[in-house]
Amino acid sequence: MASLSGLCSSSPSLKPKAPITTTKPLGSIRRESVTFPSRLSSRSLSLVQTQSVARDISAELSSANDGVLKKVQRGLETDPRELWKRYVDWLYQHKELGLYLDVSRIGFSEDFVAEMEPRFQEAFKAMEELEKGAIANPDEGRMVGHYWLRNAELAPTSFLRKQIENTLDAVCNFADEVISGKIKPPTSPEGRFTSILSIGIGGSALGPQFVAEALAPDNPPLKIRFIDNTDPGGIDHQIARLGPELASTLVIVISKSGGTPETRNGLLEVQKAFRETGLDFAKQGVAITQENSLLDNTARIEGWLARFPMFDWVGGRTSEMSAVGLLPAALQGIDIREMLAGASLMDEANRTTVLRNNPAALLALCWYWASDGIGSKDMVVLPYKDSLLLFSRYLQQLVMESLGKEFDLNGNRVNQGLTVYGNKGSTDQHAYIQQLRDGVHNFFVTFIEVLRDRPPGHDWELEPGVTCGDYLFGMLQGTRSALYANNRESITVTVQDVTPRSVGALVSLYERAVGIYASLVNINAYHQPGVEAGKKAAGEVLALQKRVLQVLNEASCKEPVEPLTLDEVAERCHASKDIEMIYKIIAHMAANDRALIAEGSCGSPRSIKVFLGECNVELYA
Ligand SMILES: O=P(O)(O)OC[C@H]1O[C@H](O)[C@H](O)[C@@H](O)[C@@H]1O
Repeated sequence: MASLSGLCSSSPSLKPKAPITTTKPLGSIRRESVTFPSRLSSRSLSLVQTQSVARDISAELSSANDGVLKKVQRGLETDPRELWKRYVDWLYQHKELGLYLDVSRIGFSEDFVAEMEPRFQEAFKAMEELEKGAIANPDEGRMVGHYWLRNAELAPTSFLRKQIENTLDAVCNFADEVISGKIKPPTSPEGRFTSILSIGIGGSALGPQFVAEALAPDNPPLKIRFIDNTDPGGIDHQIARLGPELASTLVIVISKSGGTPETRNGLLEVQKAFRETGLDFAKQGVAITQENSLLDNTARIEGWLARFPMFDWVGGRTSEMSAVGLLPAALQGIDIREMLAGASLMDEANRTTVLRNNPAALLALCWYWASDGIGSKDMVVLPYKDSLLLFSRYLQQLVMESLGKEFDLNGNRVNQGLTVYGNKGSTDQHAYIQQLRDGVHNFFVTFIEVLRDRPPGHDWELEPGVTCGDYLFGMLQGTRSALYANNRESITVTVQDVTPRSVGALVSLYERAVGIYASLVNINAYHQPGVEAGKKAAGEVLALQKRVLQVLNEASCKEPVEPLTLDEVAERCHASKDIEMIYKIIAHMAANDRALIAEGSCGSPRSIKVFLGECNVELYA
């Protein structure tokens, strides 16, 4: 049986060779303490006025930081020679990965770095303890082990090591056997699986979606589609686009908790489609979830094709290197061992306690400086590469669900966070870069630069000496310069090409930067209490809907029909304070033919005639 070449072959161990890193790749320019003359544009207020305004702002910020490091006054270097020195002095290069990190366009001072040094050392220590198996998620009493997924030997026990290794082997073997046709659907003209339908949401979707967009070949062994919401229209659309191919579709249901409503609804809708097509879902269903979760037990009892474990010490937003990300990727012909190797090499690089040589720490330093350690500026993520389009959506969850917290670890209300948005360049230059360049200064940019434009030998000059890729390169550099010229800061992460290895490295880089930054601002990056609040409120709406339906049905079945006012419905639901929600519930039902709204005096909330099935109930305030 042909196995995927290289995909899951017994490649060398994932243990990284010591990567060669240097912060001084371009000659031995002596590092000088770079000063930042506060040069201000001639258009601004007079220097005196501006400085006093800046002092006020600075004072405000430092008081807002409540004892957090005193913010030094900000001024960006503009002298090209000095900027070049800064670029060289601070450039981080991971030679083996071919990944560079340029932080020279973030205006932190040497003093600032020196003041932050002790806190970085604490953060490095906390990260070391985390990797050794400390309870780094104290609110949930859990370890945080996503780094162990790419180097199982780091896991604190042999049991965990075996779990990680066995799961990776199981993923590889299963993917090989599906692609080779050894595992196939019961009834399909092609005699093999041709598609994947992934059902999951949040961390059970965003990583697989990002990686599919970034790395899936043009003609993958299995094409992937996603149902990542409980929108019936979206579900219908995906099922309709599959059409008869449903018979050769592998349905992967991903949910760490095994109980997320949106995912469960997607599963039930797809199982209905299978029933209506006369297909046996169990023969084409795969579950990726925690052992003994509701989903795991369902899959086991119903005899689904396969089940893969998720571990409680891997969070949804850091699960791309677990079966959650690895199985969909492997089924698309993506070399997952290369993805793991890239992440492992970047992990290793981020274990140094020398700030300047630690790319994740450099990112955290920039985030802290640029957003004053309180999220005062948003992070605009701009990959200048179509295939990295979903990187910012992936980072939205990784960064904002980790850092967006109400309380710090000491119980102080901090309302922390770092807002992430962006799509891709140069496309976004034709959407919102105008505001970034000239408008409200509430952001810093992270450019993701990919040096390789096309595979070797495929380039083409659309004008003498110029290719499409040159334009893309020029647009990135031009935007970076234009923003900086107007005092807008930016970071540039450069990779040679979009490969499993570089994608793995990017995932690792940002996972670690979030962890280090969380230490700097003293919050738990690994729980998500705010999400529970939303889930609970949704449950309450559905419970109220059931009560409303019951009241309306009772009223509509009386002879003659008993007209009720909205207040009376609310009263009978014992929910008088929820009258607005009751109106919305009825309006939603009516809009979906589960109740017909015949125009009352004006169809306003004050006079609604609701037909429930054959009866009608006149509701008016
Ligand atoms: O994987 P599941 O348990 O279905 O959870 C899916 C998502 O649900 C919530 O939104 C959590 O905040 C996310 O971190 C998680 O990724």
